[in-house]
Amino acid sequence: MQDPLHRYEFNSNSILNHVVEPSDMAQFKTILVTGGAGYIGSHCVVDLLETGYEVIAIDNFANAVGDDDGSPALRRVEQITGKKVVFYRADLLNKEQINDIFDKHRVECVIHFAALKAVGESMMQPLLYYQNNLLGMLNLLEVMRSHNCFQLVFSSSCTVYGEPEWLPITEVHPTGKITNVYGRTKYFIEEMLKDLSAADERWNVISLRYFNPVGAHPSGLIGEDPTKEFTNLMPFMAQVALGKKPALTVFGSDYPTPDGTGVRDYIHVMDLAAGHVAALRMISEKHIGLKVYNLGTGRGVSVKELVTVFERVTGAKVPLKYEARRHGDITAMWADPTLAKEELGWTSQYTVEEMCTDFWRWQTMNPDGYPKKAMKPNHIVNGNS
Ligand SMILES: O=c1ccn([C@@H]2O[C@H](COP(=O)(O)OP(=O)(O)O[C@H]3O[C@H](CO)[C@@H](O)[C@H](O)[C@H]3O)[C@@H](O)[C@H]2O)c(=O)[nH]1
Repeated sequence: MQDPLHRYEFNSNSILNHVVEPSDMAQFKTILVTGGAGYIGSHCVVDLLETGYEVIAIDNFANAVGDDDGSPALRRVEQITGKKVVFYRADLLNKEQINDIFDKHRVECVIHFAALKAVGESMMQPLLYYQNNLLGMLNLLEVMRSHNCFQLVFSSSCTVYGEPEWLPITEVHPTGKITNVYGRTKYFIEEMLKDLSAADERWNVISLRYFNPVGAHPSGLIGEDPTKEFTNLMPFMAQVALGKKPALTVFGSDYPTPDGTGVRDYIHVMDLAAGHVAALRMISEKHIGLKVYNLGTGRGVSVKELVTVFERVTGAKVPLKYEARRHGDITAMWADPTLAKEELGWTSQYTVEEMCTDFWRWQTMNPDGYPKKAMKPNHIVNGNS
């Protein structure tokens, strides 16, 4: 068994300031992670285990690879950390299943990642998104309340801000003027959480608004492997660099930005994971009701800039073709992460170079993603060993 204060020391170029201080050892012990087999969820589980928490992860494999033995991503997490993850294949729409898990384990806090997240799909299937994301959240909150668990970290998004009225975006920026259904589900849930914490002071909730998560664990063992068609820039760029797709389409080169392409705040997924550990520490230490924090680096990077850095650090070529702006895309968005720094003691550590290097390591070590095995349709997996 590993020393709980151990941190990965291999690849010291990529890991910065990731040493666990004794004060990280929170008072909570058992954390339920919904969507734990997914991209951000699995990276967060690594950090939770290494900080000393016990993790119960659930996932319905809607957008994560699964098999009859559980989650290949979480088996890799166990390999990285030398610790066990209890895993259930479970669906938040099945309240009974969730109830059973809470009956079985004394969950002290929930980190809720599980959600459908494809913007285009959400416009074509709004009911699917409202049912899955909103009803799933409602079921989870009800089960939590019935088991006296009132601690929650919610996975929100900078999409709740819509087209920015100012930059960098601070948490007081208005929310709600959103142009897609997926984003509205995040916004509606934040509103729901506001009402809930106002009505019942037992709730202690942090909503983390992520900017654009990219990168992978520096070991190259876990990374992003969506089971659905993906449209995000970094995974698409990596597919082009691997020769699996002929060219990267740059959507819009006439934006009012320095090089004409869209600007975003890309953030390493391990920095996001650290943000969740910081949020857990905060809600384990004090009663805050509901708080909202941006998780971004504070730096805007254009599409062209990201491609240039990616080509430089990986040595791979990414042929480009230019097309019109993508419908619904905003021009530029980056965070003011000051509040998270001041109140959570969290700042991003990884550079854009490291985001590209780590993503590329995952892609080249796993060109087809996780190993895929057949899975029986309704097989309930209990345990991940
Ligand atoms: O093939 C591609 C893909 C993307 N882009 C551009 O790259 C930038 C980033 O795009 P993408 O990676 O798709 O992220 P966003 O559109 O910023 O959306 C992300 O960030 C949103 C928050 O703003 C979240 O709501 C979404 O879930 C998440 O995918 C944008 O300027 C796109 O126009 C391209 O030029 N070509």
